[in-house]
Amino acid sequence: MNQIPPFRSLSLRRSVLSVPAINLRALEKSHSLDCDAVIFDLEDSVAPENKGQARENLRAFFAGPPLAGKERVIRINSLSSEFGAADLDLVKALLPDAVLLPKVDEPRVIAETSDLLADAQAPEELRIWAMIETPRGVLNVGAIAESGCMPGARLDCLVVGLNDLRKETGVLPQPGRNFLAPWLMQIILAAKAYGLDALDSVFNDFRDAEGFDVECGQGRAMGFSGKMLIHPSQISAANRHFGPSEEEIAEAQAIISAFADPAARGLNVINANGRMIERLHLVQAEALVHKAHLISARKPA
Ligand SMILES: CC(C)(COP(=O)(O)OP(=O)(O)OC[C@H]1O[C@@H](n2cnc3c(N)ncnc32)[C@H](O)[C@@H]1OP(=O)(O)O)[C@@H](O)C(=O)NCCC(=O)NCCSC(=O)C[C@H](O)C(=O)O
Ligand SMILES: [Mg+2]
Repeated sequence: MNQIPPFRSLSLRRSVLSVPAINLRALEKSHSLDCDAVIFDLEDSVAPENKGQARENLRAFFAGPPLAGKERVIRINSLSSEFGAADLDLVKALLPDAVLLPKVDEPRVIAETSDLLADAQAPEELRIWAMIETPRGVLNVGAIAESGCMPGARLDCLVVGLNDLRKETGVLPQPGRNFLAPWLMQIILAAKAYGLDALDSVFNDFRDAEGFDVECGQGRAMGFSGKMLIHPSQISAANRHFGPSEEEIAEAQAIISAFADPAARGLNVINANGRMIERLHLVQAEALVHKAHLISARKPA
């Protein structure tokens, strides 16, 4: 088996906003929004007759002021579609932080895209994100995630697409996502097994703040790193749910202090007020505090 790549930089991906590349107002607005990443969408939010104009909009946008402090991701159309090749040419020209591939249902797609980017001498920093949103994508998600560990592969993040998955499977959009939970957990497990981030699906009813809150809480509890969003009104709740709370930061700092105490030297397990903590909890605590630092260091939008 291939080695899992070294620990990747802990990118903040709590709130990942999709912006239709055809919508100039939304593109402009993305500068002022407090999300961690923006997905510039050339796929399903752009009508076939507008794909060319959407690419032109992105060329102009990338030539303008940089999108400070946010990851820039371009979602292209499938490489097997009539639009895919021109979209990928645009990615090679604009060099965003990542290209998001829709409807990935087998590992071959990751390998082929990695090769195309390497052939174009795109810098290694240009990563691949993969949408898992088809029945075969879910069935093959372990192999897809593993393909990210092959030499030269650029896979960095899996993004769930429940609109497509519901369409393909007939699972109804019900609160609690009971029938989807096994598939969501399978995707998260595959991502974690190979050192990738997993992002939860969009929530369509952007005026339903309460329902969104519940779904963010569920996504965080499941182990997602963040959520793909469709509307600016969803950003602050996603940042809150997927970022560490004050209590979690205080608890992590207490664990770090407990292990820094000379009395803990040589111990792998200690009693913290009636609760067992091990060095594995120290690793978790350090990662959480690191994430908290990244959040406070982020430039305000
Ligand atoms: C859903 C929307 C079409 C609603 O847009 P609109 O009617 O303009 O909403 P509002 O009037 O409430 O907007 C208020 C202001 O916010 C700006 N806005 C809205 N959405 C965005 C956005 N995504 N990014 C940036 N700015 C945005 C409006 O311009 C208004 O600004 P102002 O003029 O200053 O008041 C719209 O929200 C939208 O198009 N959302 C994104 C849709 C999208 O990207 N779809 C593709 C991703 S979904 C997906 O991937 C599904 C997945 O594949 C799956 O299978 O599940
Ligand atoms: Mg989709």
